[in-house]
Amino acid sequence: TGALGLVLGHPFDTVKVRLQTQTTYRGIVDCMVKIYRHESLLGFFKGMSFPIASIAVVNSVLFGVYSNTLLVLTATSHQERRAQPPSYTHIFLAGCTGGFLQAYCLAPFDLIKVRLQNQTEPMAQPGSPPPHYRGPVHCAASIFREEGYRGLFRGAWALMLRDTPTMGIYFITYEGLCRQYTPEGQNPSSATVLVAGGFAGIASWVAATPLDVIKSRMQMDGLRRRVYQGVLDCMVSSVRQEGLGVFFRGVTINSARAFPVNAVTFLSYEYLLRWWG
Ligand SMILES: C[N+](C)(C)CCCC[C@H](N)C(=O)O
Repeated sequence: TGALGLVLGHPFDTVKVRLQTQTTYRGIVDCMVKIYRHESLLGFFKGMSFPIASIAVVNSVLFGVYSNTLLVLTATSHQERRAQPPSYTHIFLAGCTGGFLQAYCLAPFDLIKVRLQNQTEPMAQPGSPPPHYRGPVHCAASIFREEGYRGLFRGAWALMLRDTPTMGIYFITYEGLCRQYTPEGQNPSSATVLVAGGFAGIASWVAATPLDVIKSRMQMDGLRRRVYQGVLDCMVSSVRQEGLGVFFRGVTINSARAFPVNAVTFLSYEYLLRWWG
């Protein structure tokens, strides 16, 4: 189910990435129309295979580190936790730890996703010049060849800065909403989990958007020549050229994606927790 949510959410993600890194689109609708005209429906699904292949690993790291950190911080097991709920400080710290470690696993996969999503050539059209990257594996190999091993971690620093605090927000929002709508000592219902998960996705993504824009721009940097000296330089020059609004590029479409994707993510997390105890 995690993968299905990802597939349905991917077209929104592609539009978000394009709006964040390219200046040729006037807005969501303009971007969608142009992608559809030049690249057909397939254009929306560029760069999807690596996220699907890596989602299981990345989410296991996130949720595994989160629940183990919580275990260490609170010294209670999952069963005891309904009776003695952990404090929000502990939830936040555990979320940050999970976010920090998953960022390193996510970085190379996310980089390749973004590079492929930004290729505007129509796929497989005889006669037209081929795109720079022919697919995910070719993309990874080319980055390694052209930019070195460290090239595969381009934007990783911005990604880590994006995810560490906002994964704290993610779990706090989720737990807070679950507690609000669940009678004391009981497990939250599936409906509660879906709604709390959806809003956790939106809240954390809204907070993450400024650094998400910078992250995407850092990842596209170096493809032709290096423009930015680092995260701070990227922030300053983006704001100088496009104003403060640049920090909220793609926030609307990303929120629309975040609700269903994260509703499903938390539902599977809760089910797994109950199976394992
Ligand atoms: C922390 N941050 C907001 C960046 C992400 C939170 C949700 C991550 C989820 N895999 C998704 O793709 O929506």
